[in-house]
Amino acid sequence: MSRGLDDDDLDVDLTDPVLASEAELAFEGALRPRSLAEFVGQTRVRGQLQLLLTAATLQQRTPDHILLAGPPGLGKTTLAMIVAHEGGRPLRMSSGPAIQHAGDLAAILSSLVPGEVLFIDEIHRMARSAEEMLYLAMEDFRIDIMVGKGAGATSVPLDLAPFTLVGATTRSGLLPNPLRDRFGFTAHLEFYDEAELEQVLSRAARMLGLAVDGEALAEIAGRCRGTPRIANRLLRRVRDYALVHGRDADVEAVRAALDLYDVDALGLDRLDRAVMQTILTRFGGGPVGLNTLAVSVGEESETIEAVVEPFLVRIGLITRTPRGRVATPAAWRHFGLAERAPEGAATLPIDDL
Ligand SMILES: Nc1ncnc2c1ncn2[C@@H]1O[C@H](COP(=O)(O)OP(=O)(O)OP(=O)(O)O)[C@@H](O)[C@H]1O
Repeated sequence: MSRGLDDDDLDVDLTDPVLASEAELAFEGALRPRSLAEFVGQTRVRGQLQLLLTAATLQQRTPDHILLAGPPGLGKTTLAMIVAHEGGRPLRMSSGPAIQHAGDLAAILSSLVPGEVLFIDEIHRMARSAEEMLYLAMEDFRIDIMVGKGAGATSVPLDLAPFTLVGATTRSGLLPNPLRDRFGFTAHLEFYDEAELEQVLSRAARMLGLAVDGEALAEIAGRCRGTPRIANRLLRRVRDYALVHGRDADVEAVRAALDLYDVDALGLDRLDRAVMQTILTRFGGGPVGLNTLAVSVGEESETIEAVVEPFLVRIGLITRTPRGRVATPAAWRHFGLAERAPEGAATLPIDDL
């Protein structure tokens, strides 16, 4: 879900969980945990994955297909790499948007080697025809290839090497049931709590050779949207700040650096703030429907639903009601506004939930 922004552009939202530039990707690659033991947090998912991988090793078979669901930047790609690495298996990486025809998928599947892990990011964005091909491939390690056209077309079965599919999605609700049912295990990744983020940060600081005290780590952990990707990115900016100003990366430096980049005390990014301001000031606190909200802030409803909303709900700034999104008293307080009764909101079209 990259928006293709440049990380070195000062105008960029550091707290955008889907932002990824070349520099960012290289940095992320270096910091990625290589084993489940190194992977911080998500204790339940880690335990479940460990069991699944160990059982497969004991039975000398490929692990079941795995679906990783959750907002961007929480470690789905990292976990896919770990699944391959822990089992000593090769990894092939692709993504839903890159698979726009069944032929694209057939080319990948037919070239897999036995035991290979196939990672498909944003699997919900794959073409429908490819999705259907995947059903048979996942179940029977076989695909049917159509040869010829029109009345003379015939389907030729092709056996595949056994493989493990790891699918990642920010929107598991968009996956058709037949596809979802073919995964042996679905992991729902949650936002990280502050203690876990401090662990992610202190590991990254160690790897960067940066001395950061506990208070400074806690300050960054509180402002990174519960997301390791953002934690690491903020840490990098704090390192820059300390370097340029020739000072320690202490809590004062963290505050100054993050204020400079407009990262507020809750870590809200520009889009989060735009959504909140819209609900609060334009719709009197709500309720407001998803599509109306998306149009008002000029963003796709998919991004609002998969990226913005889960975090705002999690930190208690909005609630979802049957009539739409509603700002909580904490939201009014955070934005320094006096809570008021919804004006006219009830007469607005509630487009969907
Ligand atoms: N549990 C973790 N412990 C330590 N670092 C982590 C953890 N999870 C993620 N990270 C770090 O956060 C960065 C982003 O993780 P990753 O690319 O796996 O997220 P993602 O969920 O696949 O995101 P997207 O859906 O946008 O591709 C990586 O650099 C990784 O080092």
